[in-house]
Amino acid sequence: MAFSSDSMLQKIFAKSPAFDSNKRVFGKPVSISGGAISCNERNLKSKGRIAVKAAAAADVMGLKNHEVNLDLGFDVVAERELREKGFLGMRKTKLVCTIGPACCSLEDLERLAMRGMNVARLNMCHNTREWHRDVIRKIKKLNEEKGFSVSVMIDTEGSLIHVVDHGVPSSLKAEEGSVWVFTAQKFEGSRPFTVQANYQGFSEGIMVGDELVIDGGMARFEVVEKMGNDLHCKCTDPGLFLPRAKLSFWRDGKLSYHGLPTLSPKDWEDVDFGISEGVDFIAMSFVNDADSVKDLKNYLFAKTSKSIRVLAKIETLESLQKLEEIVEASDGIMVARGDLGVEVPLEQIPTVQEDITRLCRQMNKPVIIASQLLESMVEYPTPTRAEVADVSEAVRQYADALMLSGESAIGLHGQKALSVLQVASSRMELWSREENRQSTLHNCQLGGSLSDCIAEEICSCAVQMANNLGVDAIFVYTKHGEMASLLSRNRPYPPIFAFTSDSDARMALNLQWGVIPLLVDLADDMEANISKTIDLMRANGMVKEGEAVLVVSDLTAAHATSTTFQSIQVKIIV
Ligand SMILES: Nc1ncnc2c1ncn2[C@@H]1O[C@H](COP(=O)(O)OP(=O)(O)OP(=O)(O)O)[C@@H](O)[C@H]1O
Ligand SMILES: CC(=O)C(=O)O
Ligand SMILES: [K+]
Ligand SMILES: [Mg+2]
Repeated sequence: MAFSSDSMLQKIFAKSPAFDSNKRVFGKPVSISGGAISCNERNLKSKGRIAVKAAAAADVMGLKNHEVNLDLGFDVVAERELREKGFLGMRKTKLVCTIGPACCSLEDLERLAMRGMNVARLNMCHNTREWHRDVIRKIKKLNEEKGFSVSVMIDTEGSLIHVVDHGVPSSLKAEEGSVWVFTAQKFEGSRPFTVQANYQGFSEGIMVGDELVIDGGMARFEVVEKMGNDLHCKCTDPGLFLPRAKLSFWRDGKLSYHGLPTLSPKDWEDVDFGISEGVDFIAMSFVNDADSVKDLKNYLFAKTSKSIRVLAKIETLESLQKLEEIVEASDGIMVARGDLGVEVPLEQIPTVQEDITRLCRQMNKPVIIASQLLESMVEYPTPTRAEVADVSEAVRQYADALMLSGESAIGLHGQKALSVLQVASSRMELWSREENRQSTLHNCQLGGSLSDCIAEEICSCAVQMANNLGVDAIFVYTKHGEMASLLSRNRPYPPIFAFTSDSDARMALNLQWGVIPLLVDLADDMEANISKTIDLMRANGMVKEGEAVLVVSDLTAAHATSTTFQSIQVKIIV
């Protein structure tokens, strides 16, 4: 490998009296704060007592095998990963799993958590609220008792027109030239060539001659007759009706909008359910504008003191046209490629995905790439080469998170699919890092686009410093996660350990690229926070002598009366 971080360090610190070329880094700690550089002999004496206390607590809970570390607020999976792979080996891309009948037992959920699931997604389209409640409680139990930190996301059903009944429980073929009745009326038993849609007004405004497209092109029909609210349609392009197949109507090459609200009455009930179960994220399906996102955020703000993050799912043509305002209004985005592919030609999905991913990074919002990542694994134990390439491409684009849908919810190989995401993302992250190091142009120009430009600049500079110095980790002390998020936006080489005392922020940061959130009690005194956490990390063997840590903070210092104390420091562990 042409690059050597040591040689870069030598170049930078060749004149520094603190530099010791025989060691991995330096002999003495260096502190760079507020522009002044000074050698700072911070006393980082071992505090064995704390380590003993943490170990004892884990022991009492019978969690020895999971190496729980209570004082550090570390989750067991991140801790194990750090011990096994070191700082640079820690996976940066976050993993979301849809929970369904194939993975809903306590044991299955624990195995998913152990394999790196950061967020569990519950799709409210399927199953009962009781079923979802049971899953959420199991996840919370695992978090509490086994030291995991898996966030919970509910995904709303949203208003779309889909098939509820086409006479058989599985898929059904429509032959060319066959005529079908589409109705909102429920029918008993078998009525050949009849399809029931979920919404009474599904045919409002539809005219003879319009085109009806099933699942974005799985089959096509022409409306040949309208009788009351029923439509008689002739199949022009044969194909399959899958269960819950989506219906969309087109006229002169343009999509007809049905004008349903983004959140249906049932969705609002699901939102209330999410509030009462204390979920961390609500993913909103079929968002068409920023107002629906703002409405939900305002509702949550009024209804609960918990900060529930709202993710907008981009899965309609309309949402693409108003992308920027939607990203701005939301706390994150999901590229919902499944339904998006119904309204957008499939060949446009890859570029749309890359555009959304780039915009989200620019605007500092986490982005999830979802749907069909490893679809063949629903049935088969290995992915296709094309699927692995798709996953790797999303990682190369620096998406924050990847999501499993049917692969985990109903698939035969959900655990294995998660492992495929985990190894494929680790591999691509390593490759990208090495590529970037050799390229002088790797720092994508993010520009000063955010409202808090001081924090933005501090984080951009901090990441540049961290990369140039080859530090082992970035530590950020953050009130609500903002600085951690800004650091993540710059996609640094080392992992970002985010210390926060806000448990909602901690759970939200689970979705952000490269951030390992830790829940700790933070004091007003920044220096005390830094030394306390570094002492704890060192006492637990997580940082070692000679390792370098870059420290950033957005907390108010004890002595600051009117300004926020924001700083960058470099600490060398002694
Ligand atoms: N809680 C659940 N109970 C039963 N089946 C589920 C559940 N969650 C998901 N599934 C199954 O897994 C499949 C894939 O899940 P996924 O969440 O991608 O749903 P979807 O129906 O494609 O809708 P969406 O567009 O909201 O993602 C679903 O079609 C459904 O069959
Ligand atoms: C995830 C989702 O909703 C979709 O892909 O349509
Ligand atoms: K959904
Ligand atoms: Mg969808």
